[in-house]
Amino acid sequence: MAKKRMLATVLGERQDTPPIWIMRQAGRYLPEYRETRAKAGGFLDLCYNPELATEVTLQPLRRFDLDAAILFSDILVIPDALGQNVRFEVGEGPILEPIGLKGIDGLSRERALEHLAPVLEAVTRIRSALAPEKTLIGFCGSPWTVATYMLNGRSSPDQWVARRFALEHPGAFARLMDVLVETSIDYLVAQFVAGADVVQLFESWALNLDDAAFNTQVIEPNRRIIAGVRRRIPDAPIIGFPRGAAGNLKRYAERTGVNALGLDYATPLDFADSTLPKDLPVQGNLDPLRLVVGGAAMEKRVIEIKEAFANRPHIFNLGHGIVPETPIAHVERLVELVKKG
Ligand SMILES: Cc1c2[nH]c(c1CCC(=O)O)Cc1[nH]c(c(CCC(=O)O)c1C)Cc1[nH]c(c(CCC(=O)O)c1C)Cc1[nH]c(c(C)c1CCC(=O)O)C2
Repeated sequence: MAKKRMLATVLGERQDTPPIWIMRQAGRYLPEYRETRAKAGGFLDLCYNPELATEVTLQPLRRFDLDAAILFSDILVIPDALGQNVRFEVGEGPILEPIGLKGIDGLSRERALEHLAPVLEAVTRIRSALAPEKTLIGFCGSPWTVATYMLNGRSSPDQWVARRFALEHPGAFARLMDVLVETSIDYLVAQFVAGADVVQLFESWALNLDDAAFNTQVIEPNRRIIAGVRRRIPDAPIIGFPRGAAGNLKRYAERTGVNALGLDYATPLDFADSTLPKDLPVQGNLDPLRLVVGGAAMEKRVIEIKEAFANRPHIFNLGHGIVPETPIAHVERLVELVKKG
């Protein structure tokens, strides 16, 4: 059977040239995505439409020689499935009715997987349409990151509302984490059963936390999800992406049980390589702005990243999501450069 280079790398095998995928690779920088999205209606309608979600997942692989497809969905389908409705407004991002103490007690896991059934159907459809050598990545948001949206109702620059809530109401906060941990375990196991090869935990708001808060709000919930998934799927391959973890990165890598670690673009290459265990696979970490600008600003850095991680398993990626302003020609050039020996 054809080898899945990306999956093999997550499992610890170094490749001669790093496999590559791009965070948010299906998105608004692609005209065919914008067209399908307009057909679907709202953004969540696209996420819950198995046929169209499959189509947009596959679009970037038709254009670029990427090693993996990532399920087209969003981290906020979990609060939506728990009964806290989510809306996406153009130019505003996600909007939720902020959850309070009562709301936390009212969350129900009972129908969550049923609500997410169209997403799981998309996973199965994508796997059967995908070439055997391509890895299929499933994902969910990590509990703390999802909780920041549930408590604040939208993106916030410093997660002040959620950080304060966690300190002020530790009991209710722990109950919220429990619901998110258990729902995420069920959801990720179902993604593996439906055909995902690897899953990624998106902890996009791992920044701004002192190390004590990082332990309870980031490390513990991520560790519990990974242990819970592996109780049902032994050796399940899992990537963690704790964006902004900085000085907490090593702790995260050692205590959560991840197979591979996603690095944000602010993580210095020499720091990552010297701090992390020698055989730990890493993923990342080009600044998406360098992909927008292209030319020397991009090319020199791509070589530096490849060289920094040449001696360990490395999956090339951006250090955060691709942005709508990105020229398609720059993505083509990036993939060519990464694949060059
Ligand atoms: C924090 C977060 C969210 N969603 C996600 C994260 C974690 C990663 C990160 O830190 O960026 C994860 C996500 N969101 C999306 C994917 C799809 C898979 C992929 O191609 O990588 C994934 C993996 C699609 C999306 N999710 C969203 C879009 C754009 C919506 C549109 O088409 O209008 C896409 C393609 C919307 C979204 N979804 C979210 C926000 C804050 C926004 C608005 C910002 C924006 O508009 O870019 C929540």
